[in-house]
Amino acid sequence: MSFRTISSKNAILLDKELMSTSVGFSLDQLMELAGLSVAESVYKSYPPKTHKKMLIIAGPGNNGGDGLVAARHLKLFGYEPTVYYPKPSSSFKGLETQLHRFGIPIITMNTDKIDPTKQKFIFDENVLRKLLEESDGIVDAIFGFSFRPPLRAPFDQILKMVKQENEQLLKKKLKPIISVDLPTGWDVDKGPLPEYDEWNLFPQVLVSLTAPKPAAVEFVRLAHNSAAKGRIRHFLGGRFVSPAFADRWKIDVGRYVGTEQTVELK
Ligand SMILES: NC(=O)C1=CN([C@@H]2O[C@H](COP(=O)(O)OP(=O)(O)OC[C@H]3O[C@@H](n4cnc5c(N)ncnc54)[C@H](OP(=O)(O)O)[C@@H]3O)[C@@H](O)[C@H]2O)[C@H](O)CC1
Ligand SMILES: [K+]
Repeated sequence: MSFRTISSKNAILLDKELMSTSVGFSLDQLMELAGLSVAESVYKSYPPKTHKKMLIIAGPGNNGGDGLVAARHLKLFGYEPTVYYPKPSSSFKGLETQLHRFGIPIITMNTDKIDPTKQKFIFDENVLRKLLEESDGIVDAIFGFSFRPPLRAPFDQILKMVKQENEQLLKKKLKPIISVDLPTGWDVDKGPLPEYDEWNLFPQVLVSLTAPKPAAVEFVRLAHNSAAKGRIRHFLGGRFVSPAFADRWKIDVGRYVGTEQTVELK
């Protein structure tokens, strides 16, 4: 294993610089490429022939936005994606509209379950359980590099349940988790924290975006020392930095081949 990492603090600064006037990207552009690389990594790991029904769990920030984009590409790649999106962001209305147009179901705030005084999302475990049971795989696009533990509601309940269901379902059939940028719930710089074990997921696939975060080193290390050895995969995606830009931030550009948007790190 040899790859350079970027800390949570620098990942946020790098992201800002990509969208500054001196570099010139828009969030939409970056998210489109990030989401496309996630979908491509899913395809390389679990093709639609064996894992047609993908459940994308999208969080309220840009990690969730990557998940919404990935869902659209997965549909175009031959999957039947469903999106579970508990706290929709007003910034991504366009992405939601696209999903509706593509006929991709989005499970979001359940209006008859919203407390009318607080407009709060009320977690219904039966809804999530059914979605988990019906899926062949889960894309974890809940939180990325801006996550700071501990998890707050409703995501604490959601994560706990995904972890429990996944452990049970794993016994019957492989139901992989593919995490976008970071396994949700892990500390970006330290990896899974023992005090939060109830929601420490262990994904089968990690798709690091732009550059792996220090938690990715833990992901590879823990997998290497466990029964999962040889069965986990780590991809790099988000193919949008030039060699000069990467040099300045002391990250690797990624050995992408041809037109690929994602490259496996070994
Ligand atoms: N350059 C790139 O690589 C790009 C990566 N992209 C993706 O963007 C995410 C980072 O997105 P960001 O919006 O900064 O952050 P997150 O999606 O990780 O999370 C922000 C939301 O999470 C809430 N939050 C944070 N901690 C908790 C917690 N403990 N419990 C519950 N909720 C939490 C936070 O809420 P606040 O109230 O705290 O604001 C936000 O709502 C990166 O990882 C990539 O996936 C981009 O697509 C483009 C470029
Ligand atoms: K994630």
